[in-house]
Amino acid sequence: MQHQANRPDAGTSLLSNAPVLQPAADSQLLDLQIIERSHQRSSSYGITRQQRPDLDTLSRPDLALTLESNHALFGHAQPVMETLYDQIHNTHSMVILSDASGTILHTLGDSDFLAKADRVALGAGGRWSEQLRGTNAIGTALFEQKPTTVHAQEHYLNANRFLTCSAAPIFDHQGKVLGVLDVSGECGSFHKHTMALVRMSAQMIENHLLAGSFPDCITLHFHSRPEFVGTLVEGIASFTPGGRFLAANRSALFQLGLPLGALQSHTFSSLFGVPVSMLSDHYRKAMPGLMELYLHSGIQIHARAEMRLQDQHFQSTRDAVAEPALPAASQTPLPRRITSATPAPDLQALDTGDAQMRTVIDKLRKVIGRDIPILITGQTGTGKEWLAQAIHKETLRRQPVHGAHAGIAPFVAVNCSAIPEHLIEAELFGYDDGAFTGARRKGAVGKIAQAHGGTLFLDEIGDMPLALQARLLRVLQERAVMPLGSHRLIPVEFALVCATNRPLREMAASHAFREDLYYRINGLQVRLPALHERSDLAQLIRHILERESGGQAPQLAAEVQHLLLSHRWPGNLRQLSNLIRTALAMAGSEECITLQHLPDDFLDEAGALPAPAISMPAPVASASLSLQDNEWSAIERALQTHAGNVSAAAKSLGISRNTIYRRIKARSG
Ligand SMILES: Nc1ncnc2c1ncn2[C@@H]1O[C@H](COP(=O)(O)OP(=O)(O)OP(=O)(O)O)[C@@H](O)[C@H]1O
Repeated sequence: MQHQANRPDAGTSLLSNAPVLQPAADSQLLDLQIIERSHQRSSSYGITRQQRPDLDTLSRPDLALTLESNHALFGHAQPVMETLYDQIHNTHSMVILSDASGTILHTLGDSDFLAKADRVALGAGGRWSEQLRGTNAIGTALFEQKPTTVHAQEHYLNANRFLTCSAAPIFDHQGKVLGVLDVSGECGSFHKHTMALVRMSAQMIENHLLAGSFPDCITLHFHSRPEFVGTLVEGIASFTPGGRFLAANRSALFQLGLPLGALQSHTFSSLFGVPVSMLSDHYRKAMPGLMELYLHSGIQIHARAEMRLQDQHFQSTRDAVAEPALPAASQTPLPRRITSATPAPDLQALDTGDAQMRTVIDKLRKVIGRDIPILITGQTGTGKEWLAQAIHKETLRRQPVHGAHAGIAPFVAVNCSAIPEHLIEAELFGYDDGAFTGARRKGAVGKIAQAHGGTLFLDEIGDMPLALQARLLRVLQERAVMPLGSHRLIPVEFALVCATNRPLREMAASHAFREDLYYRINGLQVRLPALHERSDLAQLIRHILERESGGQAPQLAAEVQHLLLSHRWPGNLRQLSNLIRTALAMAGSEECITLQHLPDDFLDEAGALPAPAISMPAPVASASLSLQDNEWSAIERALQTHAGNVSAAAKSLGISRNTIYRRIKARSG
């Protein structure tokens, strides 16, 4: 690799106090202005160039808590960091992930450089905000919310001038900065392509985070050029199963030509001019291929849809829509766990007044920290994974952090039903270098070993293949794991929490699940009640509203309150919390959530879909025909006026979008 700085004059012009900037390309000039502004800020913080950097790092428990509160970012960034490191290793550099405050969460690097970096606390727990360190890539990228390179002398503190660092902020789907990805190295090893790699990797993390943000959703991957679908530049937009817009990546915003705020009031059909149900029709075909859709601008896009539908309520759609194979670019060697965007609360916060829940929590409090495996049962969406995370937090609080993971007490979740059978063994047990063809060169640490010192959560344990159940049992008995292709036994220590919504005892009796494993994982069994069995529904609704609105919850109209309290909630807490999230997005800044803010599919399910405002008189066939024609002309005119935007047309006519779709369907045959 040839190393060459792309702004060699930056240091001299800015830092020798000579105010003359060398002629430079526009982007370089902007970069220099960023550095100049940052230097001014650094001096206003009262930092001097000669001062020793703050070498204090977070204590182990504090770092563990910081990791815990950033677990979604950390989980999605880790595999991307490994890939990035593969490309830069042996260049005296390292890959760094920080949180939104500039605290370093994780690093991967060349050992010679890691030792040097350690001297300026450029390692896990080190704090690199601009306020503490002056100009530096992590802190300055956070301040500017832009990719930023800080090279050698551009660092404010003399102590940091041996570094060259390229950092890109990582944003969530609402545009909030979650953290920073950075590559730092010795200043002599600067390479102008590093920033491009970092930006692409940050984008990849954002895409992974977006894809994992909503447990129940339809995600559309699209681009105007079919060959770009499945690549880093594809647009990604998520919709509820009923078709309401949820979130999009930057490429999607660009292609759709709308800012995020404006998209919140859109639906699949208002954006693409066809109902979301057309996806089912498309994937019913034997060889579905990419779909062709049209944006309002008339531009044709090519798309594939991914369904992640978990509630029983959506079973029919899931059955109808076969998930197409992932294109190569988005295939990861091991599936990622799906994490909720909102961090789970602690045990205390789960007690919202229901007697069954209180009993569950009381029982758990008695066994946590006593090496008793916990088995959580309950229908889908009742909060089993959330409870497992709360158990982990409680365990952390009670126990001193220990183990080989240098102060990180991880919560490692494995969804046994989501992983293809041929991958689950490698996923759980890990593998050694060259264990099998196609494996990553350096081998991989399995989930069991990753959980060392923390909690291993085996979700849907009832779906674990029988052969693996025997291996898992051995790990639990021997407290050691042997990676594939290895003869080494790695000692492991973790708290075990398993979950299932299948009848494990019956399965054990019929030999569909190993009886010895059943008894091994079943130290304490707790059952989470279905939502309709709980007596604290009103409190839960209020809590979720508060949480999802950041403490600025709107009121609920009386009819909405009534509907929510009387609903049976087949998708349990997941369905409730998704519904509230959607209603909040639809209500925007309005002070009250009314029926019109609830998705049609929910109103349909609850039997409360508003009656169309245009009523059709039944009597004489000819009169009815002309009325229908009049109505159709009005709909056509409104659609034309609003450039095919069904929502806007429906609003202007005072009828529901469903009415328009029904009429379109009736006209087309
Ligand atoms: N106590 C709670 N309060 C509010 N919302 C909750 C609570 N527990 C869970 N949720 C919501 O429900 C969603 C689903 O929860 P979780 O993944 O824990 O369910 P689960 O029982 O593990 O589901 P599955 O069996 O389908 O894996 C969460 O992402 C969260 O939005």
